[in-house]
Amino acid sequence: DYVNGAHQDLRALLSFKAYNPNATALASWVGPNPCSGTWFGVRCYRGRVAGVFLDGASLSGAVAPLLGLGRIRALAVRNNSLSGTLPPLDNSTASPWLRHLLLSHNKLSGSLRISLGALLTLRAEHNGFRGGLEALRVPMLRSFNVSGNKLAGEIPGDLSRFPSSAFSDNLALCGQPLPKCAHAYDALGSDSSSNATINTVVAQSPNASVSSVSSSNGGFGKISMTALMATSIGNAVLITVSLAISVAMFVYVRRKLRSAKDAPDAALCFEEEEKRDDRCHKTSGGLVCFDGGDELRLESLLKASAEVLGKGVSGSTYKAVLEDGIVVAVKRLSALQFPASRSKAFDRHMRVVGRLRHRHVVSLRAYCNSNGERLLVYDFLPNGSLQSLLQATGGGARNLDWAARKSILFGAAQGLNYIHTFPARPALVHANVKPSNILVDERGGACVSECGLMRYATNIQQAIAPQPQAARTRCPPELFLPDQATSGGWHGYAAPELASGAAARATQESDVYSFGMVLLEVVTGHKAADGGEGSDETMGMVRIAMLCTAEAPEERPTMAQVLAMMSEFM
Ligand SMILES: Nc1ncnc2c1ncn2[C@@H]1O[C@H](COP(=O)(O)OP(=O)(O)OP(=O)(O)O)[C@@H](O)[C@H]1O
Repeated sequence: DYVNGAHQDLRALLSFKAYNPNATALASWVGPNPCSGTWFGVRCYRGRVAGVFLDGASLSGAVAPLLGLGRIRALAVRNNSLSGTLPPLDNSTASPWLRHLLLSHNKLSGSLRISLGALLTLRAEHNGFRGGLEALRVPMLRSFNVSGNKLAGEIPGDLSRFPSSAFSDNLALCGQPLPKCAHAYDALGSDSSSNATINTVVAQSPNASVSSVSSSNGGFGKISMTALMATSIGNAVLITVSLAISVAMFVYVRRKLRSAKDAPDAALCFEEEEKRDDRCHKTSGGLVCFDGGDELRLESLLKASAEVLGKGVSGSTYKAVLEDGIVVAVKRLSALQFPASRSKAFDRHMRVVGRLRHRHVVSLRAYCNSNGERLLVYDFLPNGSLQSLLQATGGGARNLDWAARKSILFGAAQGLNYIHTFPARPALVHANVKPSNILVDERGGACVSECGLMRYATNIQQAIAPQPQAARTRCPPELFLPDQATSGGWHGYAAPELASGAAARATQESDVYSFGMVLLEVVTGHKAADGGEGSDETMGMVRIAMLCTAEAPEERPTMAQVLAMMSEFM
């Protein structure tokens, strides 16, 4: 492990640290041995660095030094501000053991040139990667996402097995699973032989023209009536048979898709070495993990050091720092509000929520539902919530500048609109829109948290009324600390039909109402001293809020309409 007296991985780690000399997360990176057990986020195997886990650690600079670690198997640096390009990665430039590369939500740029036979996870979403995907040679990939970049061109065949969400929000990617590419060939004569060169590959519009089939009526008169009838009957039989086959295929494919959706997505589990096990999906006592929660284990969650973030009607939330340095927010649901009797519906809902991935929605990484204990594991957002921001600035939103408030509101509206339009049946409802559920990410953007939880609560009125002290319940002692004072409830944000009891369940319309109330609170707290434009915008926002808070649910705009109206001020 040592060459000339120095640990072989020291140089790479210190080069990375050099970009972030003052980062709190790297303060423990001192001394000659990164495998001493004291280096935050560094995991070793047989004396060499095998994992670096620095998600959400406010880091900047290049990621390249970490990719130079000769034995690294897992690198997770999501939600930072890392920049620069990704060096070409192959067996001669990178660790041949590299299995998991999680780079999402950074500012990385350049092209993706990765040729690693062992790579299982590649998460590069929400960066600035450009170019095409043709230089990705990663046959073993099981978890993949490059959405939210600036990529263009045709999706290579072996990547087309991933869902369209893995490619969405790019410059111009096309081909399976996205719409077909339109190939523009060199128009040198009419020869379409193999010599024709492809100039560009562009995404084809889904409305691409359908060529019409015209029948020639030449010689019609010569065909006898019998022949004509025979042909017609033959055609009718053919059409019926093909229709029957199509319907059967449709039903078959739909069933397959449904069962695939309902089944736990084993491909998203984080595998250590080649061992295929199902730790993420143990049905009792284990965690069900989703995209990006692959490395979570219930045992390490229970051993984690925890700090109470707050307590609401639905339960208590903790910041947990796991052994390997990963920081997560764990919500422990109140056993009173979420009784075991609704367990199946709750599981179904969580599996949908675990698929929500949007820059303005807090990602649920895993959950546990066993023996009456329900834990939800979310990304930890270090900058608190809109509620804490409003309180910290004193006097409501007065000291929070207009641009910051607009950006938080617009982000929250985008997150809610994504939730409302997510393809799920029944359609998703947030059901608890309020400032403490609008968190702020490290870039000051808004992230909507806790989608749909309160729909599975026993008594939504408890959420609306000022809250009772939640009961103490059994919980793993290592993680959960004594009760603290509960934070503010949903009263004030709940739609009148819910508050009066006229409606039993939250709806998308009641979400819009709650969003309108948040909008009003944030906008009206602003000192309108910044002159004309600011106060015009304030008035515009107030008008939107008034529409959202219409008494009759059917008169409220949809979140898509709210977004469209708000975008005029952005
Ligand atoms: N993922 C997270 N990252 C950082 N802070 C969080 C996270 N989730 C929740 N919090 C914070 O933890 C505190 C408690 O949240 P919690 O959701 O338990 O209560 P609440 O939002 O006040 O009420 P409710 O139970 O109705 O949702 C809040 O201040 C919230 O902003």
